[in-house]
Amino acid sequence: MKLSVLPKIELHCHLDGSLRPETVIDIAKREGISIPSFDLEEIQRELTAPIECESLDEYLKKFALPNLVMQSQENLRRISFELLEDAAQENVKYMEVRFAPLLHTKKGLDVEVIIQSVLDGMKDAEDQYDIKGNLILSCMRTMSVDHAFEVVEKGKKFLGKGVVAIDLCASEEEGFCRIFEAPIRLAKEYGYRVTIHAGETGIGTNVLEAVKLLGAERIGHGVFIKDCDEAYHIVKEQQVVLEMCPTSNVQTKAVNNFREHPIYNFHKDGIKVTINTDNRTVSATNMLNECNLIFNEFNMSLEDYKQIYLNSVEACFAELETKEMLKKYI
Ligand SMILES: O=c1[nH]cnc2c1ncn2[C@H]1C[C@H](O)[C@@H](CO)O1
Ligand SMILES: [Zn+2]
Repeated sequence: MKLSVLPKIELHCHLDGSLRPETVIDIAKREGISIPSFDLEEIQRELTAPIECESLDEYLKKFALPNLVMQSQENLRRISFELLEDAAQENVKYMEVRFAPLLHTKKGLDVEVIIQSVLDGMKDAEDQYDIKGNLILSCMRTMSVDHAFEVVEKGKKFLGKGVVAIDLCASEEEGFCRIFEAPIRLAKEYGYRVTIHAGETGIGTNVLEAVKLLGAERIGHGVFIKDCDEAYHIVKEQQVVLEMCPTSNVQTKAVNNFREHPIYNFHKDGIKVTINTDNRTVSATNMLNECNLIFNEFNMSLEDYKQIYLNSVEACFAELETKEMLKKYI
């Protein structure tokens, strides 16, 4: 099966994990930002987490470098444009980009300006390529609940204008959902859709709580429902969609290798899975690579591909018109 020609949808991709190394070097040179090297291979290595990473926390260290060049309107716009440009080359027709606006205030940018800059970059790419994008605002679990409220409030005016959902990300502790119940509830009231990173580091109960306490419609990763019957059951019964990211899951040691990835068993058991990159640069991957890895590993068919593509269509936070358009591609 030639996956490269098939239409693709990506629902889980972090902006700050998906920068072109060339762009990091170019911005750093022009703005006099100190980075470890100006050598392309060296920077590529600095931006990419090793496949034999120790843990999610080690993986997350790779986000410090890109953050240095993501502190101006112009750079945020450029980086967002380039991400959609790269995705369009892989036949990605629709993409939900996520990022944490509060990470980009280090040089004094206003949170609304930060969000608008990313939306502008995505729009630039939409005008030029056959791709459509929406934006998910991530709240860092390492920051306070007040910070999560700030993201929800400041992002509110962009609902219906490119921002579609709220997310919780970063290091995963047991029971984090209970801490962030209030801001996520408010986000829902405002009209944000909800996707939550959970079950990425061995704690299946976090998925259960993300669904029950936070009303998550989608789960980022969700690998560890495999070890938690209650979480597995609720995800299956309520058709909560899993945004799975195979390479990232191997890197963070959620699974030991691709063969052990539960995506195929979940899919065969009727759980709604989707395939995503998580981070194109930090995981040194793209949509074609993730699809190839999984389809080769599990000998999956075109029918499987269509089902997973349609899962992404159903689960995406786009308007009906976009969903109809996406269905026509397959
Ligand atoms: O896979 C992930 N799990 C939890 N947090 C993540 C993952 N990939 C990226 N992040 C964090 C690091 C980024 O700085 C932040 C916002 O995109 O999201
Ligand atoms: Zn993620």
